[in-house]
Amino acid sequence: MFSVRGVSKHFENRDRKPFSALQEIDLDIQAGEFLSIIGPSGCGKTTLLNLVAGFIKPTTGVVLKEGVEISGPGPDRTMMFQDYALFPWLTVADNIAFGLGAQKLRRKERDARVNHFISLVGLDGFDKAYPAQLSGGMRQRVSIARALAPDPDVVLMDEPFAALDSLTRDRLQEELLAIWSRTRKTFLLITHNVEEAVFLSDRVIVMESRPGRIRSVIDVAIPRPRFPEIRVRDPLFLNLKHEVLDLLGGVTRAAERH
Ligand SMILES: Nc1ncnc2c1ncn2[C@@H]1O[C@H](COP(=O)(O)OP(=O)(O)OP(=O)(O)O)[C@@H](O)[C@H]1O
Repeated sequence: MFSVRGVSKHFENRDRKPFSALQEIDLDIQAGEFLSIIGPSGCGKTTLLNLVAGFIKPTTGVVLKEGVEISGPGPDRTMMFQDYALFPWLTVADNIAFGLGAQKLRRKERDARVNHFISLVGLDGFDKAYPAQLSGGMRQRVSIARALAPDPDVVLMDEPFAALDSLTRDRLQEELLAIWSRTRKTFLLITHNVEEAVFLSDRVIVMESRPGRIRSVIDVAIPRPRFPEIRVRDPLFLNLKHEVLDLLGGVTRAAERH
């Protein structure tokens, strides 16, 4: 569905000198795939997500969707952020409806769509609540619903669970997997959490920094559905987790030598 071809992205640093945030990125993303990106701080994960979202343009190379160059943001690519990014003055239902944006829907259709996604994320009965009345986990469910409501092809997630406590985070990972398997959208997730990346993904992209590059792509051949206990029991899960941790350890040591 997406092809990132020979992409580099240069920014200017504080002394106005150009530096390379991403260098020579080649990546294909299949429709319906759950892909995670992991890597040290500053290796260009968000930059890569922003390129796919169409918020920024590559300095060299192209990002294609179904063979056509991405020239800007679109409702086919929605985003989910760590800090919820919900409007505090809108109810849960209105926050989700906001995701439908400019789509011309009849009131009835819009309400039905919003209710469908409220149910999908397990927030029945909270449609009239305001974000301040919800826990962090519930707010993030609203964000998931809002990202899915416009029926995008891909949901781009920038560390969506980083601010949550570990129990809520585990629970939301399980729910996100269930939602993904029901909707079969393409999910592209940035995370700093190795366990989260392996538990959720079909493939884990491990990046390195200075310049930001893909160090390795790990196939996660753990059958689905995946049950929560694999995180502590499944030998394949534990092996893959250690493989990613080892790669990141190498990446961090290399970054420290710079
Ligand atoms: N608009 C910008 N202008 C200048 N520099 C930028 C800009 N956006 C990102 N950078 C720089 O590019 C590099 C990569 O940033 P990016 O946010 O993509 O990294 P990241 O891997 O997502 O980091 P983190 O894990 O800390 O969120 C960093 O050095 C960052 O300071």
